[in-house]
Parts: sequence; structure tokens; C-alpha cells
Amino acid sequence: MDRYDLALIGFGGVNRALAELIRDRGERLRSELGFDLRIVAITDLRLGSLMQADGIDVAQVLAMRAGESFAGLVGGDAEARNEYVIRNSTADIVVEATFTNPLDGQPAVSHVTWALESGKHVTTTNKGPIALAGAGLKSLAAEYGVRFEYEGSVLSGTPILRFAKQQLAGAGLTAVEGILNGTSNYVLGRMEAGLSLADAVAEAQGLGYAEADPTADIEGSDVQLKVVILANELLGANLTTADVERVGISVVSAEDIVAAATQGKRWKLIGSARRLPDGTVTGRVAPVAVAADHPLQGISGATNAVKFETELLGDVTVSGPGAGRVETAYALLSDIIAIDSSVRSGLVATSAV
Ligand SMILES: NC(=O)C1=CN([C@@H]2O[C@H](COP(=O)(O)OP(=O)(O)OC[C@H]3O[C@@H](n4cnc5c(N)ncnc54)[C@H](O)[C@@H]3O)[C@@H](O)[C@H]2O)C=CC1
Ligand SMILES: N[C@@H](CC=O)C(=O)O
Repeated sequence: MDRYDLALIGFGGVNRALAELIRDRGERLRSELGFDLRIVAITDLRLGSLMQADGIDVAQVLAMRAGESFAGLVGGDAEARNEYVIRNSTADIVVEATFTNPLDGQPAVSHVTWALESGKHVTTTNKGPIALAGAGLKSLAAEYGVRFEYEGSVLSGTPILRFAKQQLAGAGLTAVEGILNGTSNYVLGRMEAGLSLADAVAEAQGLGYAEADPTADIEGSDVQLKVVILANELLGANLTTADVERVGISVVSAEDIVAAATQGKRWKLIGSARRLPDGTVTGRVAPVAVAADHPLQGISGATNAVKFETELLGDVTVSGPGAGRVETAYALLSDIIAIDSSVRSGLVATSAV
């Protein structure tokens, strides 16, 4: 396959960054990866829908200003006609990057369902579909002979899901623990520097780290979804969010931060999943004041880190970007590379369109 056509569902920070990568690095990606990427459809609540089977002029849509809509363009419509576009566009791959809904994953679960049912591969950075409907969507992908990829759902562009599945296979993974949210880690660091919680959150929003509703970052529900994903994907569990106890960083006051610093400690929001001796898997999210000798103490800003506890290797810790528009767009690219690999090895078709 020498080209994949993409439908972008949601055109916010992450999918715009993917479009910019295609615009700015298309040639380089082609020579490094052996295929072209072309965008043939976009939908967004604020812009509407656009379908152009011969390829959308990416520079033109990236230059559109707030308040403009796709309605005036050939193949454009003022409404985000997600189901129609997902089912009827000529895309090989649907790229889902709408808001994460931590309650039921909708409408992203439907977006992924429609794409798989219409024989299109899916890549998503949206945590809702995999944490809240992962098993069903994976079965659907298998039924329709397409790939469902979601590397960016945990640690954005840092490829810890594939790393653990492929490189730690057979090592006897027993627990996963880490800093899994870039916004809260950034905010805690800025509060150490004297900023208020609200000002620090505003900075994280400006940098593209925060969820559309940053309560998910601050109150821990974003990490709760990620703990569910890690437990189910890597520890063979079947957890739901109700199984994962959750406390967010709003309980940590400026005074708590100063008090921890006087003891050489730093507050971190830690998410963990652990297999107990009886085989059950537990999950937890809570802020912890970690001491200087803790491997996660030095992880600052939007950087995240995960410690994998294994029977054969002991602890293996991976750190890298946990949030950010370009970093997360890279996760989508890594998923497309995984899809290409399956297509080239004959495991799946380009798409069933
Ligand atoms: N920004 C980051 O660092 C990371 C983000 N993610 C996830 O990636 C996804 C996208 O993130 P961002 O681009 O940062 O969010 P964003 O808020 O910048 O963009 C989301 C876009 O989706 C659109 N949208 C929402 N609901 C829609 C619907 N029903 N139909 C059509 N369009 C819709 C919005 O208008 C918005 O433009 C989210 O689910 C987020 O949790 C995952 C890892 C890191
Ligand atoms: N808002 C999230 C984005 C990635 O999942 C974070 O800050 O980690």
C-alpha cells in the first residue's frame, strides 16, 4: 500500500497537529515509512463536515479562522455529520480525536463502532472507547477484519502499551504504577513554584495538555480511565471505572506542597494496577507525597512515567511525554504505522471500503 486516506473525527489540538505533520513532513514520512497520508474527510462540532475524495487541501483548512465553517467549501456542510462521514467517506482509516467522555465514552464509542462496521481501520487517542467499551470494540474489529489501535490513550506518544505487550511478554508482569496525567503533574510543579491551582490549570490548557473539561485531569478521572486500560490490556483484568478508587489533586493544598518540600518530598498523582496473590487485579488513583529516593519524584512537567513490576526483570521504568498536541499526534502516526505493518504482512486488507 503506498497511500492511506484518512477521515479525521474531531479537529482540535491533536488532529490539527496530525494534519500539520502531514503538511510539513509528508515527503519525509513517505521516504521513511514507504507510504503517503492523505486526508479525505474531516468533521468537527465547530466547523461541520468536509468530504473530498481527491484529498483535502490541508493548508486551507488549517488556515480557517474561529467562526468559519466548512459549509462554503466543495463537499462541505455546516453540521458535523459524523455517522454519514464515517460510513460513507472513502477513508481507509478513521482517526477519532473528539472529547473523552469519562462516563460512557460517547459519542466516541459510536464513532469507532460505525468505522469498524464499515470496514475501516481506527486509530484513537480518546480514552473512553477503550476503557469503557474496549472488549466489544476489539471483537468488532476482529469480526470485520480491521485494526483498532489506541496507543495514545495512555502516555500520549510514549509507546508504553506496545512496549509492555511486545517487549515485556513473558516477563511476568504483576503491577503497573506511574504518573499517568501530564496536566496534573504540570499543575503540581507550578504550584510548587507558587502558582494557584486555577492559574496552573490555565497554563496547562494553553499548552494543549488539559482535557476539554480539566476537572477530569484534576479530579483523577482521566487517570482512572488509564488505570482501567493498563489493567485490562496488560494484566488481563476486566476492570471498570467503578473498580478503581479515585482521589484527585484538588485535595492537595498549597500548604501540603510546602510541608512536603520541607521533608524533601513532592506530591505526585499516582495511578496503579496490581495483581494480588489470589489473581484479582486492583486499581487505584491518589496523590502521594513521594520521597527523594522514589523513581517518580524527578518526573516533572507534562512528562509521565510508568514502572512495570515483573517477576523476571524486577522493575522496568519508562518515561516520556504524557500530553501535548504534537506528542499525541505522533501516537496516531505510530498506530497508522502498526496498521500498515498488518496490511503489508497480509494480516488485514487496506480497508474493506
Ligand atoms: N491533548 C493531549 O495531550 C492528549 C489528548 N488525548 C485525547 O485526545 C482527544 C483529543 O484531544 P485534543 O485534540 O487535545 O482535544 P480538543 O478539545 O483540542 O479537540 C477535540 C475536538 O473534537 C471536537 N469534537 C468534540 N465532540 C465532537 C463530536 N461529537 N463530533 C465532532 N467533533 C467533536 C471539538 O470541537 C474539538 O475541536 C481527547 O479525547 C483527549 O482526551 C489523549 C492523549 C493526550
Ligand atoms: N489531559 C491528559 C491528556 C492525555 O491523556 C493529560 O494531561 O495527561
